Amino acid sequence: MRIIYTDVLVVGGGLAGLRAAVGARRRGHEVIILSLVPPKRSHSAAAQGGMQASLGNTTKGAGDNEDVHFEDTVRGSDWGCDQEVARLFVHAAPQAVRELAAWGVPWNRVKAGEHEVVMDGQRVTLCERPEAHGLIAARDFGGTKKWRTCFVSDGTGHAMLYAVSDQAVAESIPVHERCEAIALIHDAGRCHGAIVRNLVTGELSAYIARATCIATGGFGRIYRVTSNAVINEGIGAAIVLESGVAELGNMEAVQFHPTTIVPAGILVTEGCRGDGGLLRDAAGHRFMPDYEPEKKELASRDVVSRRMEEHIRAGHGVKGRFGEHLWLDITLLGKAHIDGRLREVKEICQHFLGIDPARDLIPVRPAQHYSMGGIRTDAGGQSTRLAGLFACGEAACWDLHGFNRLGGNSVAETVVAGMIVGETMADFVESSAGDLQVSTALVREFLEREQARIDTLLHGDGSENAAALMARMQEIMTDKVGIFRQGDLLESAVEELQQLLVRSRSIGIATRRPGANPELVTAYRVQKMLKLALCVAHGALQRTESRGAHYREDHPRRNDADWLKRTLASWPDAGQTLPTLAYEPLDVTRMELPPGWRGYGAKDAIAHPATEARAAEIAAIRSAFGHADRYTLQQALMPFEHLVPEPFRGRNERLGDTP
Ligand SMILES: Cc1cc2nc3c(=O)[nH]c(=O)nc-3n(C[C@H](O)[C@H](O)[C@H](O)COP(=O)(O)OP(=O)(O)OC[C@H]3O[C@@H](n4cnc5c(N)ncnc54)[C@H](O)[C@@H]3O)c2cc1C
Repeated sequence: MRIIYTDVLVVGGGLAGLRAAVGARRRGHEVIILSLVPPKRSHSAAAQGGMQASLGNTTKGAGDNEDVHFEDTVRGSDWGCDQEVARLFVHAAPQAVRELAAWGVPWNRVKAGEHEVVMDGQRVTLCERPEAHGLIAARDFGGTKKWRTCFVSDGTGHAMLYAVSDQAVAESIPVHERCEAIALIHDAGRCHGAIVRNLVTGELSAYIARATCIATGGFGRIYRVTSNAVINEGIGAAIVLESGVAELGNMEAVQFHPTTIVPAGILVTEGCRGDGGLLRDAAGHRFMPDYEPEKKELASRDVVSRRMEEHIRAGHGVKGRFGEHLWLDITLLGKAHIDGRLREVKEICQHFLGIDPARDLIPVRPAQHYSMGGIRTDAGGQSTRLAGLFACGEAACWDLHGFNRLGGNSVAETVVAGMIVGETMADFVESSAGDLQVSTALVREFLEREQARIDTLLHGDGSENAAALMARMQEIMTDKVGIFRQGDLLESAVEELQQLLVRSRSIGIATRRPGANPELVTAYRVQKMLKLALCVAHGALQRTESRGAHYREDHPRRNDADWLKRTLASWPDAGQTLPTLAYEPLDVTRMELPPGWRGYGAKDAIAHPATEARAAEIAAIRSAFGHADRYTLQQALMPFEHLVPEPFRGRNERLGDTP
């Protein structure tokens, strides 16, 4: 029995896991990172467009601050997020972007003086302030009032991941690569670590830790058409679900990005539209202003994706060999801009479409992109059900994004949540709650159970084909649990997914090698992924309203009266074929920004009974604190500072702040 002990086990070597690991290590704790791939190959490297932080350095960002970023995020989430977490996040994001600068991220910088940009289809001259020269620049992104997205050309995630990974190397944090966590070890409401499979040798080991952090990214690969990489299969979230104790939050909240190229599904960044790119139909008509006169192409992603699909349904799509699509037009940005700021987009277009985006239109259609749902945690990143279990990044439902994430808020979340979880894990390890309380017998039990499962797949007499089950699951999710959802289609999706889950218990594989064996890996992963798919589909079926990215054609209104609550999914009995759903209400009486219209998209929500009273209360607080500074006013509206770990408490400074 191979047992490895550590203070902190971080499962996942992407931006979130690495940043959390660095934080815990700097507090003096022993940390091990596990990753399917070398950390610098993690999916964070694919992030193109940028990271939101309210620095307010550029002319179009002037006047930005935490309050504006907070409002954008809450509106973007369609009031589905945890507003205290959103406050915590917008407060720490500027610190995170500056920390990354100190760690070597070569952020694009402001150049004083005049420069030309494209806005709303027109060339416009902007003038940057001399005092901002050399400070971190920002570009426009969807759903934001200010230009707030800090960027490194269109290779932002790559630059961030390399910098944070280098910090982990500098801290001598061991990374156990090509190792996959396949189960949590837990008892009596306490997580003790994970059972880990070496993907090369097939050997199972037990990693025992005082604190275990799941930072395994999103689960986009439960869909057929997705911008996510092949390693985004959600196994971290699935093993938390399989604990039978810890919960996943808002799994039905799945984001579809407006612009992935057809047919490959590879993303071209929102930065294309942020920098002035337009969406056109088969006739070359720019259609978004017809639907969204205010934000046009830069409404939030859920809204733009729906409008695009509506436009295709109305007969305006371009008919191509691979189905219908629309056009993304960045020709008006010019070659120099594309070569400098949209280099990856240019290369993607050249390699996967054989076109030059400085001259040609890009065929695009929405595809699955981001998992707002995930492992439910509190504001400190700890599971609300299993002590010692933490989660951060896309794997978590912290819950910053509610039912729709704003572009640029995800890589920002990875590093901010990583900063916070690094501290809370260190606090936990230093407290008596963090003492190791695990028996060898328990570890043996978990190891033997996982080995038996693998042995059944390798040597059992099952006849089901894992790859076929996976492909069918992905079809169902794309066809029936996509951008537009309907009760009858969701019902049939849930029914068939349940059948697939039952069948997945009788998988047989041809390659019986215990070590490197892709067929075996597909077999045990599809069993887990089907449970995630069922959480998404069943959650979507039960939620009879439309909120953010969850759009029910048969229930098109947002219904705050009945649905201002977070879905919690658990799987208490391994034999069940549906998740157990529970709901956690969002408390309107404590919200800083009570529910209202987002500023784009539908206007006709069904109000929560407490909204009016809370809005009146807020108006009264605002008038009572009319002369106070914005920090004092904010504290009166919704205090959150108790949630900020001590090292991150300081206020952010900006150009033009009055002392
Ligand atoms: C094409 C694309 C472009 C994007 N652009 C932007 C953008 O411009 N701005 C923005 O804010 N967001 C963007 N996003 C979203 C953002 O990149 C991700 O949400 C974020 O990087 C996720 O980081 P993470 O650390 O949570 O997970 P990841 O970077 O996905 O890392 C997950 C890690 O977990 C490991 N792992 C997984 N399962 C296991 C297991 N069972 N055992 C051990 N290790 C495991 C993997 O090896 C990997 O190291 C984009 C996403 C895509 C797909």
